[in-house]
Amino acid sequence: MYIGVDCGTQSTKVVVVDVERGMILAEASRAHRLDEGENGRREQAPAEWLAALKGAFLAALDKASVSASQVRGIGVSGQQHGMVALDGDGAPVYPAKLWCDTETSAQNADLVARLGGEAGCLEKLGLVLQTGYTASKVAWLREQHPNAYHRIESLLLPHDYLNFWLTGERVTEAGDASGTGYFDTRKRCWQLQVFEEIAPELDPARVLPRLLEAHEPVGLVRPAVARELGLGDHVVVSSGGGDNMLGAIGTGNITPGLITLSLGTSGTVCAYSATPVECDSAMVANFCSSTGGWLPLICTMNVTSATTRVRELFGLDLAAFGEKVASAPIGAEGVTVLPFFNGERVPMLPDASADFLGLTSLNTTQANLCRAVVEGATFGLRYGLELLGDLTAGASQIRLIGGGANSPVWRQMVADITGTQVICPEITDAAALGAAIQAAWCDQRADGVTLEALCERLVHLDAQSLADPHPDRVAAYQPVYARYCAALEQRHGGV
Ligand SMILES: Nc1ncnc2c1ncn2[C@@H]1O[C@H](COP(=O)(O)OP(=O)(O)O)[C@@H](O)[C@H]1O
Ligand SMILES: O=C(CO)[C@@H](O)[C@H](O)COP(=O)(O)O
Repeated sequence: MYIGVDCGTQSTKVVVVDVERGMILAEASRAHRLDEGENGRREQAPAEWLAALKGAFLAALDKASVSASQVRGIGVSGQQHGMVALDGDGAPVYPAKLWCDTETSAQNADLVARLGGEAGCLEKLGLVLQTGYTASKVAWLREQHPNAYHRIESLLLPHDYLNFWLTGERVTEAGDASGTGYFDTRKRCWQLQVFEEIAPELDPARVLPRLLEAHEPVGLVRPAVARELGLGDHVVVSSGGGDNMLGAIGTGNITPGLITLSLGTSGTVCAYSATPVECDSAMVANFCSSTGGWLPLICTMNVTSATTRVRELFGLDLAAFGEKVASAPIGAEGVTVLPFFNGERVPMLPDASADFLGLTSLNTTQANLCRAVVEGATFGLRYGLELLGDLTAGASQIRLIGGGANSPVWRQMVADITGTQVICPEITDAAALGAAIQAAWCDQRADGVTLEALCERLVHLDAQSLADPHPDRVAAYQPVYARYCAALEQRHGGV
């Protein structure tokens, strides 16, 4: 048995996977709180991730009727970019600042300028720094909370922190490290000159975690944790990775030709590449994969976070919200939503707020507003898909994951707006599955077991979820998408 853990923004999920029989036995999740404040602050207490991991782990094993002593390995996926700054005792010096925190947009703009603009960033890092990446969070802490900053002994990411709790090791791997903003994504190593620019007082040899290859183990679960979780004394922990990297594994996106699209708190679109990617657009994140390759990606910050805001405003549950969306026509009778409640990364508008446009006395209905926010979030992903350009040109299918993929109306909307066939894996939390697959790969690689074979055995697609683009609807969305782009141009100028 192998366990996959995914620490997302809203919850930590755990899956139990029987690799021999090629079966996902059970899933469970536990929520964590998001601390939202003025100026785009989005923080979380790492202790909540640990509590959620433990609760979801025990619940998933219970559901699967599996004893913890049968577990051979654990893989951990985590929300990318979060700054987990620890002191010498391994305690956070400040709450984790998350990927969706936009409080550090001024520090990000300053860093981009100091590195020589977009061209300088590309030359030094292989990508352009964006608000949300770890780099500007460290610069912000240095400026705003110097006492906490000077106590830093380790700078980890959320998945690194969970691995540290499991094993006592402070390590990371290229996929998640790509999103720090002080990592060279082409050479797959720390970019020490950039790190010095961000944190001149911190010794990189001391505070930056050791880099592992994707297939390497972090170590064994340490005895105190093994006792607490009821595990045996030889449970291996794999390198893990960012949730998008492990979502790619969990959708079988480990060779070129597929697109993984996630409708989670964030929206992401990514495609595997066997070579480092140099993309024209600064908004494309030329990340590494957690399989030894690369995973160019675009990320929008307002997907289910935006749809949930409108759903809750109207007091609707998920089913009623889905019915409202389905009951309104394509284009929501002229209502356009730019859903940038929390600022945005793609398009690059970290300080933006949301707009509801085109409202009249006739079209201002719950159904139109519900539909328009889902359309707006999906148009943002189409905008990102266009930025990926040739990187996704040969892809024939979108593997749709994340909580929003549970909605049939949204699945069809993604197919019609992108003009591409959509299918979901049987498990919408593909990142947790990807983490379990990586754990099995790490444990069984010496016996000749390949990642490809494991994906073939464990990535099951749900035929019921298949959505083909319909030519009439594809055509109907064209003017509505053009209206969205015009609204973007009108409100924010040449983004
Ligand atoms: N049927 C559905 N329709 C729309 N949104 C959904 C549906 N099911 C779940 N969600 C939303 O998915 C989100 C959780 O997705 P998830 O991928 O687990 O997020 P994260 O990994 O960011 O924590 C929640 O906002 C939830 O409301
Ligand atoms: O910042 C990014 C990708 O660059 C986000 O995709 C985070 O990794 C958070 O993911 P979810 O919580 O939405 O799964």
